[in-house]
Amino acid sequence: MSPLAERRFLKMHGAGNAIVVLDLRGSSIRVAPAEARAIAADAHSRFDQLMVVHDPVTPGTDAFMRIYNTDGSESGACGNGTRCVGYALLDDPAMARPAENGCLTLETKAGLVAVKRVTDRSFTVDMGQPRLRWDEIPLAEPFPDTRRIELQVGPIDDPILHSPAAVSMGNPHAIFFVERDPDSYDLGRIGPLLEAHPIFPERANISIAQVTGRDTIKLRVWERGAGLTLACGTAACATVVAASRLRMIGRAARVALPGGELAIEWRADDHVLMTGPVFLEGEGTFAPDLFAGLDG
Ligand SMILES: N[C@H](CCC[C@H](N)C(=O)O)C(=O)O
Repeated sequence: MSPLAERRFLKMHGAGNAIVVLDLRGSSIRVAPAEARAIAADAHSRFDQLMVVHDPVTPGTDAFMRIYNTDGSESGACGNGTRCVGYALLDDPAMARPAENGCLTLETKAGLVAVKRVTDRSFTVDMGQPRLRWDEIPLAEPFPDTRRIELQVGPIDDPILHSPAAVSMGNPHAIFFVERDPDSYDLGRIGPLLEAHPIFPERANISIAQVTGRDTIKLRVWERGAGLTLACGTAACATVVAASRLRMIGRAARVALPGGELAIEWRADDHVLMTGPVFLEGEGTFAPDLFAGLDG
């Protein structure tokens, strides 16, 4: 039987992004991609991202987080999920432990992030620094200027979308800036084509953004490994960085997503701060038969 059977999880969302938090500290259990897919497929534990909390690896950090998408692939960053982990490790009766001045330092495959409570249902995450060089995104070609890369959707002489910005927040993002309402684009059709485009050797999260004011942006996201979601924190961060680099905004903006609003600031020290809500839907335990017959 899978060691995950009967393990307790929290079912949450961050601005509508469906998150499951699983605390595996104190154990050597690792979640296999097939197990992540099984959890995502179950109505009680469906997620856009599964946040698995492990014992700290680097001294001075509070935990190591592994982040799984619906398809079982792993990501180096998840903004909405990190806020939910902040809630879990600071406030959940079973998961919470004392934290230095209410702030947690969490490590992921992509580096360190820090999360702290703002109010009982709002958290701020220091998402670290954006990666802006072509080989850090990564891209398959050496674009010297990642503010606009050569990529278009539709006929070459009249593209539907073109020249996206490329930014990594520990995971790859392509952001198309448009004049029209992002809802007028069929991202459900366009997204999967671009997610797997050869220019993105690690695939990419695909965003369509409309700058609606000096500090307001409307955003729609097709997520790598998860599809259309109601919110994506790293995409919101990447979009503010990209818009700022293109002088479309200053260094901060409120980003409106279908599931809610995120406040993003690209600080002068190059760190990107994201503030947003968390919502606890409930908790559960994984039924033993959820993992029956998995291929691992
Ligand atoms: N929804 C997440 C992003 C997950 C990123 C994942 N889709 C990937 O990069 O593989 C967020 O709030 O930042």
